[in-house]
Amino acid sequence: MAKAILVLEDGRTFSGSAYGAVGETFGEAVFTTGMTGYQETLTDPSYHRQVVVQTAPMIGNTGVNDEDDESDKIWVAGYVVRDPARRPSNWRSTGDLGERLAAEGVVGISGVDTRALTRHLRSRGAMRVGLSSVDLDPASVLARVQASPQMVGADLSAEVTTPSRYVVEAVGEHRYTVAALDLGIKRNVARRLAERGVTTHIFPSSSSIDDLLAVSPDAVFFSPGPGDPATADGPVALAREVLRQRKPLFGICFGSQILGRALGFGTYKLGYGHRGINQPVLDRTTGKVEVTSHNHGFAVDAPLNTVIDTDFGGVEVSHVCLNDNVVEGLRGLDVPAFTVQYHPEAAAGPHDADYLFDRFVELVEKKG
Ligand SMILES: NC(=O)CC[C@H](N)C(=O)O
Repeated sequence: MAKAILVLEDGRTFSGSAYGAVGETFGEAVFTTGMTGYQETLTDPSYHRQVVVQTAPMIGNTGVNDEDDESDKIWVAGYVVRDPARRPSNWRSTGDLGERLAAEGVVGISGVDTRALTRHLRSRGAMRVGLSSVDLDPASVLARVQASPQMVGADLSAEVTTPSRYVVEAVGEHRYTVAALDLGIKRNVARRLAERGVTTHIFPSSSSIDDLLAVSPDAVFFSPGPGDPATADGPVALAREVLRQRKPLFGICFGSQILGRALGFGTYKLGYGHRGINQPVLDRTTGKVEVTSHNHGFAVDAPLNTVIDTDFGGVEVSHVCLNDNVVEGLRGLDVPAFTVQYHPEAAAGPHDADYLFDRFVELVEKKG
């Protein structure tokens, strides 16, 4: 197997073997702690421009299948694993993960001490990285890592959004219409809505309020997605317009950060982010703790224990991560809007937070 190296922007270097495509790639090094769900992770557009390190040591055991993609391609910029499966086995498996990575041109590295790498990222923070199986000289790869773009300031919505509007029909009886702004949406969002009788119109990220209103939506949704929310001025202006119209609004992850900005809050970069499928979150409305799926490197900066006065009335922090007190959800008290920073659609991950789609539909019901 061809040799490969991984070079972090602070110069730390790991060696391993080429996994997936042979070549060279750059991105932000981030780690995810999910022990299952690698196919959903790889195809989640929010990982665009990120080199994902899997902390679970064995990856690829269940192969890849035709059902678990969250979009129509692999989005990660690169992939880092310890011990790839030599022979996948699962009743749904239609292929081998390493072969799929190669077929899609995704450069990876295996045989890496992912535990040491994760500890390094945890103490130093997410940083740029290069993977190469064509240039094994760390100093020359490092020069290109240091010249590669940062995640702070990255405006990536246009690179992942749908080129034109499409529709996911309600399953069974149609009850409501939702206009969803695609900033890097995952398939499971529209599926979760469809099973509640919602028809979702998915719009390009540059859409205007008039584009959205043209389908007479009962509510609006802002999707997850890659990049720095501080750059998303267009979607933030659109969210303010939606709030002004008093349309019910739900945002997930990037969508939560955009609504946060629309309400007047700032966003900031976390040290190493939250990525995995077992993060404990407190729903402060019910006092219940849920185990949730996360994938975010930025967060909203809002005070936790008070009703905050905004341009759109009172707002409170509805959800908090119990690991580090990061804001995980916002709720408007005077406008029909709420958000979560994590992933109630799961895929991958537990379904504890599925109730949030019911809350969204109830909000639409109340307005109707
Ligand atoms: N999954 C997402 O929507 C991620 C949002 C944003 N890009 C972040 O890293 O925080």
